[in-house]
Amino acid sequence: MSDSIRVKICGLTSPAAVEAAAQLGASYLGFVFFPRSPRHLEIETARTLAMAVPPGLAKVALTVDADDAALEALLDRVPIDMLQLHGHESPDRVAELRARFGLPVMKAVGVADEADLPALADHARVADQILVDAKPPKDAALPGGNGLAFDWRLIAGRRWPVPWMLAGGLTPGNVAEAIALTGARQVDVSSGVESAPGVKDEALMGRFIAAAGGKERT
Ligand SMILES: O=C(O)c1ccccc1N[C@@H]1O[C@H](COP(=O)(O)O)[C@@H](O)[C@H]1O
Repeated sequence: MSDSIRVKICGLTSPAAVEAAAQLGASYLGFVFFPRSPRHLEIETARTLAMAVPPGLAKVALTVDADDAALEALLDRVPIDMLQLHGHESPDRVAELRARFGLPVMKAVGVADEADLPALADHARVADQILVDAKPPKDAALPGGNGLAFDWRLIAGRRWPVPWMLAGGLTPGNVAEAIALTGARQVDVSSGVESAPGVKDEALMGRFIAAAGGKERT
């Protein structure tokens, strides 16, 4: 991994947003497949967006407790490089999906307090990457993408045996502090770079990537 921070922009819904995120220097582009989300994509829309992603950038499919049939239908049509599992998938399920679909898997784990930390280690034994996200409140409409941060001090100095990404309530205004505190080398953002739910804002994406110290692409 190079010295620069790798940025994932998640929840892209339009060709313009995909193009902007790629040009601004994102390393991972995320597509959401979760009908309750304002960022949800139908498979054919996702196919069109994914086909427009320049080579070398990772196209990530975010799913929530998806069954094999749904994943097969998605992966048959959309050229995806990595699965992001954002539901209650167990370590066994993560291992099963890696074997079945032959794609790297990033497992999201919600953190609210110390008691949530062992799950990170459990998933780091089987996943290719872990995504350290804020745990959604019980009444949240979505299991992620709520723009909520957790107390980053909980993971300051902690390391896992696989690459990991920090997520949850990151914005152009707080991402530098989050990186400094946690030592993250990869960050993921969705609502913090939107002008409205599901609508990415090019200026905010640019400010986020610059503030994170992400790679500049020419
Ligand atoms: O973005 C969504 O709509 C979403 C839906 C279901 C699960 C996860 C979702 N987003 C992911 O949540 C984190 C944090 O997002 P935010 O920056 O706080 O808005 C991120 O990994 C998104 O990819």
